[in-house]
Amino acid sequence: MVLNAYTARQIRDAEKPHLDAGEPLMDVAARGLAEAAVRLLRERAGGVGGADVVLLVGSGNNGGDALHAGAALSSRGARVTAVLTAPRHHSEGMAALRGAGGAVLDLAEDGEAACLEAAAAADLLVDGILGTGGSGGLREPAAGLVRGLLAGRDDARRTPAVIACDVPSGLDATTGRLSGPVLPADLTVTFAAPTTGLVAPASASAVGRIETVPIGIEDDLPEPSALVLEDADLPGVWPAPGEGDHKYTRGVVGTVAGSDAFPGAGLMCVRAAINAGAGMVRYTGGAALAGLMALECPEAVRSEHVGADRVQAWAVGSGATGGAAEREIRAALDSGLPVVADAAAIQILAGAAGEGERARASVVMTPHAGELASALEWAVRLSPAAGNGCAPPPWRPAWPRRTCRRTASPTAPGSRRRRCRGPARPARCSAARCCSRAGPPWWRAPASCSRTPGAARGWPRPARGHAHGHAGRGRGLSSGAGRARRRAGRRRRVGPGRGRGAAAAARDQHRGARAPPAHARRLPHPGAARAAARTLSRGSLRGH
Ligand SMILES: NC(=O)C1=CN([C@@H]2O[C@H](COP(=O)(O)OP(=O)(O)OC[C@H]3O[C@@H](n4cnc5c(N)ncnc54)[C@H](OP(=O)(O)O)[C@@H]3O)[C@@H](O)[C@H]2O)[C@@H](O)CC1
Ligand SMILES: [K+]
Repeated sequence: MVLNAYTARQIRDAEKPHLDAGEPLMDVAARGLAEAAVRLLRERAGGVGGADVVLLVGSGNNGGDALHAGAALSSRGARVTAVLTAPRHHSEGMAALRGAGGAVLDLAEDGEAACLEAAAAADLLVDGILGTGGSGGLREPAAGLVRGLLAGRDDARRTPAVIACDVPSGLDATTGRLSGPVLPADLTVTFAAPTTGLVAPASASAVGRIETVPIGIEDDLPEPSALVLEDADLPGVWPAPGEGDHKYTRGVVGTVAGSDAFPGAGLMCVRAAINAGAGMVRYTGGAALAGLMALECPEAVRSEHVGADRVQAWAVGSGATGGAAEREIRAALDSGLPVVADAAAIQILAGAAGEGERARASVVMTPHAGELASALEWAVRLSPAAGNGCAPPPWRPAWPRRTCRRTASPTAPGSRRRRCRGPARPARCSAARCCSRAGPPWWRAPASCSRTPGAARGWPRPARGHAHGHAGRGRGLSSGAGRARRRAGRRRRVGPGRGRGAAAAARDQHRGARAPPAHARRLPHPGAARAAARTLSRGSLRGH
């Protein structure tokens, strides 16, 4: 069955009207959590009666769920101890646990050693430190406790089973990023529907099996942000050839993939299209690729260029480097045919999205796990619901890629003629691509304008290697290699820009005419994020 996943914000928005109406969502959620715990205890400890259960409890409702579930387990005969990891806790949940005979340890008062000892002796740990309200990795002292638990697992002969309540604490519910220590769960019990972070490939090792407990808000969930296909879904959607089919009725796939530098990527792309059942595969590319293809995939047919022969869908971008490949990719993207976009094609779509252009046809992007996590993060930041109240990112985005020589204010590419007017009047700057206008809503807010000195001081600069494409080629690098790259960048800028003006060259640069260095692609170009956000909002990005 196709699994629908939602961002944490989507789940929380769907919950809100029900909470406002006074529906006891937590009771339902905690009951589901307790039932899952009972099943796991039967598997692992022979039953609930006499089993030792330790609840790791944070300050929010996630801790409340764990406390209520602990109360239910205690009433069924388990020895339940809550370890409080924060000064605050859910008071009703705590009252329920105490009422059911549960014990309590306070991490701050009783000390880490006592808490670790209790946890190590448990049959089951319920991780209720953080849920969808968490941001960033676990803070101290909870982080220290989890580190201690992880260290203890290495030498223990017997490790307790772990159930994560809603999400493993420290894992970002939307992006699946793991920041700091996270206790890997055998089972994650989530409510209403899984969040995208649970199904993101990056989090698989921490999430374990996923069980979803319906809590009555399911009908109010919007379009999912990610769909996960399971093996059993494929036969139903995969077109199988019939007796009368021939190569053209089964569809022709065209590829713009591989290059003289990376011919293997082209080969793999063509082979994937053949293996997927395309009636015929046409590839574009140079002599090196053609030679390899003749030996390895003789059934593929060479096409001079995109548009020379008819195809019904494109697979573009993998290992395609150089100006000629880029032109072919652009032509495929402009063809109006469905496209699978990878690597360079994602960068090009990103650049176009940054210019406000929409993709012309269905695009399925194939980001790797890190790119997917970034895309999901940006999808949230750019969603209209995020508004200006959205927290700033943990790193400073690289929209303003140049610095105005007059005012020393950062401006965005393409703004060389009309420079940013500096920090005095951020909201009224008239630069065509002023940093207060480019980017998502929170970035446009005057309070977070990069030209506001406080904001510039307060935000950490991206670590080297974590800047996106062009920033990595510019001022962000101070090493010898960086200087060499900058010099090379300057030299390269002269050629294509000559005779057309610097603005045109800058535009080309912004649109991705030259691929950024690999080290600089680890965080998405903001435009890439927007492209991804659009694709996500159309529901066409398939996680996993
Ligand atoms: N809404 C409902 O009724 C339902 C909700 N449900 C459940 O509620 C969960 C969401 O609850 P929630 O909104 O209270 O968030 P949750 O994650 O428990 O804690 C937030 C607290 O943690 C803190 N904190 C933040 N980051 C932190 C960090 N890195 N490290 C340490 N602490 C950190 C932060 O403190 P602050 O930053 O304010 O000091 C804040 O107080 C959801 O996942 C589901 O389990 C279900 O019962 C169904 C019905
Ligand atoms: K949790």
